[in-house]
Parts: sequence; structure tokens; C-alpha cells
Amino acid sequence: MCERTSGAEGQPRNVVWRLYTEYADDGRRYAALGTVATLVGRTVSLVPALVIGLAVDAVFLAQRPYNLPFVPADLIPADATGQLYFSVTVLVVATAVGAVASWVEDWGWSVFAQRVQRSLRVDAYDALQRQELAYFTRRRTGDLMSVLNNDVNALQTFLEDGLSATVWILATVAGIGAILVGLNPALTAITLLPIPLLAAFTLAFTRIVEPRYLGVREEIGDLNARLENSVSGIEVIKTQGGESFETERVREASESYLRASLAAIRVRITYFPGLTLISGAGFAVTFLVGGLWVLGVAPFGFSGTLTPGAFVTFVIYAQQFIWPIIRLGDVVDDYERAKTAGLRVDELLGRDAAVTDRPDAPDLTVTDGAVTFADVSFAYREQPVIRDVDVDIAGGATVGVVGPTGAGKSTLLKLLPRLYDADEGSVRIDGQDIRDVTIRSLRQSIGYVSQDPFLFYGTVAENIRYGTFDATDEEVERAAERAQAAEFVRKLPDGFDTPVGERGVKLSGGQRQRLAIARTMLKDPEILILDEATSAVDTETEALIQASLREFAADRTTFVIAHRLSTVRNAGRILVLDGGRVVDDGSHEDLLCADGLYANLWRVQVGDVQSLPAEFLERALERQSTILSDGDE
Ligand SMILES: Nc1ncnc2c1ncn2[C@@H]1O[C@H](COP(=O)(O)OP(=O)(O)OP(=O)(O)O)[C@@H](O)[C@H]1O
Repeated sequence: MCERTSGAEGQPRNVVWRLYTEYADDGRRYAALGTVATLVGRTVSLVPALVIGLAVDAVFLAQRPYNLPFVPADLIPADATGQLYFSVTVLVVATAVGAVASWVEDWGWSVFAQRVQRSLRVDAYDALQRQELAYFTRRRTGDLMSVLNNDVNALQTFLEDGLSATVWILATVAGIGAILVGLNPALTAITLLPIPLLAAFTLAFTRIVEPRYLGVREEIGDLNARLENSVSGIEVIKTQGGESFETERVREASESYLRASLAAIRVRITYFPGLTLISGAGFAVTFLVGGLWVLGVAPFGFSGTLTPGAFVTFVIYAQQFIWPIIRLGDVVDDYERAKTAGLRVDELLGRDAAVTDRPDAPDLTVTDGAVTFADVSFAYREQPVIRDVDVDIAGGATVGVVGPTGAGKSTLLKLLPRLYDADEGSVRIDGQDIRDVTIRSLRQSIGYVSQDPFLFYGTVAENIRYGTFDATDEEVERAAERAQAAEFVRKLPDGFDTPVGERGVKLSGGQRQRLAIARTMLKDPEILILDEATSAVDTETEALIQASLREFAADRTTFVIAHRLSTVRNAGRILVLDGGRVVDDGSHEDLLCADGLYANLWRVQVGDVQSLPAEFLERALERQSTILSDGDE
């Protein structure tokens, strides 16, 4: 993994080069191999024009002696037929060497680009998963996938094709340029005339196409996000009959992508013919001036003779000189795409996560497992959710957390493993501020079971083992027994080896919850958070799980969030949240005596609705309207 030396800001224009230098490490020697092969290939590709021109002048017209640079004179046959055979042999050898060089060139550049792509993708994913949870709720999954896939691939394409082409172009222009000057400096000056025009045209192209390519990349992100959402929500689409609506949404996203692509394509396809036109006009001028010269009517006061053979060689080279310049168009185009993609990848790589370790933070040391929320407040962006929560929880206690929907119960407990950081106040475990210890040790000490646990595609055993990767099969099975999961797992087609999650056996919500509880029991954390962890199982199974959980929770601090108050009535202490504040705090009996919100919630659950005070119903209506209006925004 790479240490980054600079972020996206400051040098955005060099983003492709910077990513290449940072990630080239283990592919650099392949790039060197590709470069050498390109140079060899370019050199031998210069041979045919030289040999053909020489054959015309020396073999067919006998206007000059047959001699080739770097070839000893005694190797060259004396008679014209022998020289023709020799010329053909040189052409065949040059073509064969060129073919081998081309293979090595492709291999070198491809391996280099693929290796950079691999390292870059792994680092980009690593940077992504280090971002705070809020980042993931703000960005759409499909758009993030697009950065990891399409944008990283665009960079690879440029490295594979663009960089090798750049070396090819430079070698060709330098080699042929030198030969042209050697052959006829005056005619070379004519050949070079279109270059400033080509440069100005290319600059104008990059300025116009850049924002359009950025637009294309954003539209790909949007389209991916739309597709991802529409595939993930297939159950709702089917049950709600939303197929046509969804197809329409995909059509709209595809339409926007099409518009953005066409806007870029219009510029791109204008660029290439433009380049060809300018270079072609330049070539025509060279051909005219050279032709007149061969005919003995050299313009511009050019003096000396130009033989037909030398002119043929010059013209072939001059045309070979123009092709790289036109090819430059491809390179510039690939570069522009890579640059806009690189900016998106670089933004992710250079982004500092909001929740990180302080430098030299020590590990958390849990002694009793005492938890303190000291004047804690928290808002999701602008919406305050937790307000001035100030509670001390003794180590080893079991604490129920209840309250109406949207009261902030889950949010309060997500502050404990630092899924979010409190805006005000502090959260402490055994006196240590959780922001002062390493996140790894903090999360190692906390087990979190949510109401809708996620299963990875993999076997049941792998899912239980997730987080305690070195657990033995026996430990996995024991954890499953304790979580009341072993029985249903053994009935699956391959027991603990049955694939579950996406593409695997579909498990019910209650079964997934039991696997998540097993996963947490295996982890054996000092602090346990059960966020509606048994809400999806039937009451009989819940009673069994509760019995194991009670035993499991006995020697560790445990928070139990529950709507079903029977789940928490035996907890030593119950916190009642309303509107982000703790409004009641005590045991089940204390809270019934206090006759506050908890007592009313209890009345609802035991069916004693008649004795609910009018204010409770008014407040419930008020809460519902707030939730609905929040949802409308
Ligand atoms: N990631 C988020 N981004 C923005 N707002 C959020 C986010 N998660 C929760 N909220 C909002 O914060 C408020 C509290 O949510 P939270 O899930 O903590 O409540 P809760 O008491 O656990 O509710 P429930 O009993 O329904 O699970 C709600 O208004 C909710 O809409």
C-alpha cells in the first residue's frame, strides 16, 4: 500500500502523472521493458524506407553507390541482383525484429498498466472503507462503485495505450526528424510548417473537451447509482408493480449519459479529422515543393539536386512523421479521459476521514466496562438527534434503551464504537475518552448486533467467523449453539458450509439475527450493544435467545435497544429517550411508579390503551407529523 505524498488539491493538473509515479513501483521494470521494445521497434521500422529509396537509386537507376549505415561494405554484394536480394533480406529481418519488439512492447506496457490498476484499486477501496459512516450515507453506492471501477479502468487504459504511444511518438518524431534533417534540411523546414498550427488546435481541443469528459464521468456515476438502486430494490419494484416506473428512471439516466457522451464525442470526432486535414495539407506542400525540386524547378531559391530515390525516402519518412502527430490526437484524448477519471480517484485517495485515530493513540484498556456519556450532543448534518445526554453506566450493567421511533436510541449507541463522533461532550469507557484511543482496539472491545444484520456471500461458518478470523470450527459451532442458531443451520443443505448472503441460501430476518448474535458471541467483546437484535424472531425463540444472552451479558456491560418492552423489563436500568434526550431513567418498577413516558409505553404494550393520558396521544401525533415532514424534505 502506498504512502500518499500529496492530496488532490494543489496539483490537480498533474494528477495522472502523480498517480502513475505513486503506484508504478512494482510495474516500473515492465514499463522500462516496454520503452526499450518501443525504441527497438521504432528503429527497425525506419529501415524499409531507407532500403527502398536506396534500391531505387543504386539498384534500378544506378545513380549512387549501394551503402547502408552500420553495415560493413564487404557484406554488400557488388552486382545489382545481389543487392536486390540483400535489400529484400534486410527488409524481412527488419520486419521480423519489428514483430518481436511489438510483442514485447505490448506485454511490457500491459503488465505495467494492469499492475498499477490493481494497486490503485486496492488503495482506493482501502481509502473508501476508512471513510466515516456519514460519507457512505451521503454518497450513492453506484457512484462509489463507478470510481472504483470505471475511473480506475480509464487510468489503466491510458497507461496501457497512451504511455506506450507517447514513447512511440517521441521516438518516431525524434528519429525521423533527425533523418529528415540529415536527408534535406530545407525540405524538412517545409514539413515542420504545420506543427505550430497542430499544437494550437490540440490545446483548444483539451480546453473544450475536459469539462465534457468530467460531465461524462459524473453521468456514468449517476447511471451506475440508478442501476444499483434499481437492482437492489427489486423486491419493492415487484411488489409495488414499479417495473415501468423503474425502466423509465433507467431510461432517463441513460438519456443523460447519452447526452453527455455525445457532447464529448462531437468535440472528439472534430479533433481527429482536423488533425488529419492540417497534417495532410502540410504533406501536400512538402510533396509539391520536393516534386518541383526533383523536376529542377526548386521554389524559394532551394539549391542542389534531389534524386527521385532520395525524394521517395524523404516522402515516406515525411508521411511516417505525420502519423505520430495524428496519433498524438488519440493520446491527448485518452489523457483527457484519464485525467478526469484520475481527479475522481485522487479525491477519494486524498480525502481525510472525519473519524480517525489521533497520532500515537494508545489502545483502549477495558477494566470494568464503565461507560459515560458526558453532556453528549450530536446532529446528522443540521438535524440535532442527541441532546445533552449525561449518563454514567456502571461496568457489567445491563441497560435497556427504549423510546418512540426516531428518538435517537440507535444513534446514541452508534457513538460508542465511533461510527459517528459526538459534536459536543464526550463518551468515555473506564475513564478513557474514546477519541483518544485507537479505533481498532475500541471496536475490538465492542460487539454490535443490529436489527438487520448483513451477511456476506460465503458460508454460514465464514459469516459467523467474520471478525474473529482465527476461530476454530468447534468455537464457531459453540457460538451458534448459544445463539440458538445451530439447529436451523444443521438443517441447511450443507450445514455450516452452506453458502448464504447474496447468491446463497436466503435466510429469514430472524435467522440472520441469530447468525449475527453468534458472530458477536464468538468475538466475546467486553461491551455489548443489541440494537433490536431479536426483533425479527418469534417470541418463543426470543425467550431462548434471551436466556443465552442473559448468561452472556452477565459479566459485560450490555445495552439493549428494544421496542418490545418485555425484552428489557428485567434489565437493571432502563433509559427512556424522547427527542434525543433521556427523559426517564430507572428500573422497570421505578419507571412504572414515576408514571412518565415509559409507563405509558408499557400501557400501550399490555393493551391498556384506555388509561393513556390525553397528552401522551397528542405527543405521539406530534411526533408522527414531525417524522412525516422530515421524510418529505
Ligand atoms: N444516517 C443518517 N443520516 C441522517 N439522519 C439519520 C441517519 N440515521 C438516523 N437519522 C435520523 O435520526 C433520527 C434518530 O434515528 P435513530 O435511528 O437513532 O432513532 P431510533 O430511536 O433508533 O429509531 P427506531 O426505534 O425507529 O430504530 C431519526 O429522525 C432519523 O431519521
